[in-house]
Amino acid sequence: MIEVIEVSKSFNVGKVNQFDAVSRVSCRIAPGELTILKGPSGSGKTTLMTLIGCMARPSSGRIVLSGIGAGSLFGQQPDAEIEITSLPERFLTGIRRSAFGFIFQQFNLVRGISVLENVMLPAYPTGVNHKVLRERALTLLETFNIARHASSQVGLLSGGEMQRVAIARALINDPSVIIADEPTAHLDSRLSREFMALIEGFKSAGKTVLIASHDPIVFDSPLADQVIEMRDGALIDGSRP
Ligand SMILES: Nc1ncnc2c1ncn2[C@@H]1O[C@H](COP(=O)(O)OP(=O)(O)OP(=O)(O)O)[C@@H](O)[C@H]1O
Repeated sequence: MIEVIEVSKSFNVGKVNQFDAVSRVSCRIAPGELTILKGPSGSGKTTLMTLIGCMARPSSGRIVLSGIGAGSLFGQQPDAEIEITSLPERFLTGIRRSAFGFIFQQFNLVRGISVLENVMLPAYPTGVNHKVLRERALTLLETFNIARHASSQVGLLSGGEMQRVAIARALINDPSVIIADEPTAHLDSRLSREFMALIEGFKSAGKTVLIASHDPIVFDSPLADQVIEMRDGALIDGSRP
């Protein structure tokens, strides 16, 4: 369970250009479910996801994670409740690495290294044996039908192929939560539907999925368990539970 309690995030605090990107947002994201964050550009979806994914800290409010295996980082039961907002940076980094997999709008693949190396990259800091890691990355590339490009440079791939590499990379540390920011923004309708089919597979595997999107193929999908709508940094009442 991810519990977001009265969370706000302001930028440029105390300056003339202070901006409240997220304002007193509360929501619950249940394990194994697909939650969609919907809303126009600039409504605060990405900001909220960076807070949930331990990439940034809220200005106020609390985020509590439980049942996602993060407890073992603290010598507690894996599924123990962890309040992430007050944690020192090194713990946030540990949770981000072990519990979350990220798929970004621009895919954020590293040019100049191979597809296989891109997929392996997020696992290097975990110290997993290189051979084991390589096998795991190859298996993921096979799962997403892209293994033949393992040694290609990412710059040579099509948009759909890049996205599948980005998905494989998000899964390399076997996260329990997948966070995707506008994952279909650069895909045509067919590839967007294929992406949703992959999401169905994540759900079947018991993963919790959070997607920010203003694409109807995503937010109108019958796979969505919860659609949370944002505007001007706040939640709109009547979001579809
Ligand atoms: N580091 C920052 N400093 C100042 N303002 C920021 C910062 N990050 C985000 N913002 C502002 O916060 C608002 C919310 O941005 P955010 O990226 O969360 O929206 P979004 O709903 O994800 O939009 P999009 O769909 O275009 O990605 C925007 O007006 C943005 O300019």
